[in-house]
Amino acid sequence: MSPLLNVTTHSFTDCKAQAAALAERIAGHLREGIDQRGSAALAVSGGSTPKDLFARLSREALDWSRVHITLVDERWVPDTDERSNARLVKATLLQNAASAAQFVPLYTGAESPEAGLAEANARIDALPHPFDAVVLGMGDDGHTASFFPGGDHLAEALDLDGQTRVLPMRAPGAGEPRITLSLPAVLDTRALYLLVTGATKRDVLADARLGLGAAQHYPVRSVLSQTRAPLAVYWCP
Ligand SMILES: O=C(O)[C@H](O)[C@@H](O)[C@H](O)[C@H](O)COP(=O)(O)O
Repeated sequence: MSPLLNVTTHSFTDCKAQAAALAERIAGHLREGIDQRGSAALAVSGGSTPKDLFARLSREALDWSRVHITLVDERWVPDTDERSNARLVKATLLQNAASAAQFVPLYTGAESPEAGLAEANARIDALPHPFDAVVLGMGDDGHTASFFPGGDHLAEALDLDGQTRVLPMRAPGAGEPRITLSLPAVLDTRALYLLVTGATKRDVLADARLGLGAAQHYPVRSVLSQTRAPLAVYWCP
């Protein structure tokens, strides 16, 4: 299959409608996971984009007590920190019906992501695999998950044959040290979504797909060009 045929794009004129549509899709995947194996697993990105999605998803009717929710990546800060993705998930997704879900954080409280790595890997290894759904975001620099341009473990994280599901990441544009699922871990899912908003990200994504100039090095290209998991892009202005 040609890599870009592996990507479908769903464009919305209204971001609330985008959030509602994707929440419905994800809820469907979680119900299927519960039906098929008794439990479901969802990995989500942090950042600011998924707030509306999380609010909608938290109200979906399903047996949330059978759902494990983890993060695609995390900033190495405690969940009391405003930069914490766990904090965002707790405040916006683990609410309403979804408050019964089991949250599996990547941050362990260790000194550094390197020191917490073994425990974070064990937590992710213990989840049901494949994930029922993974929701990625994207930065204006073409990063997704914590696959940052210039990241110290970028090549290892993007290695499709890599065996480690979780890796530390430090990069000039990342702010604090990070921990991230690897590309093979992200792609080990029954459904893969990339949630993007705004004209700038639309243009970054278009450049990444074409791979022209600097965009050739955008890490998000690794998700656009793979054939392991079909990718659905959800965009709104
Ligand atoms: O912790 C993080 O930073 C993320 O998980 C990251 O990959 C995010 O999805 C993008 O940076 C987009 O962030 P925004 O939604 O804030 O633009």
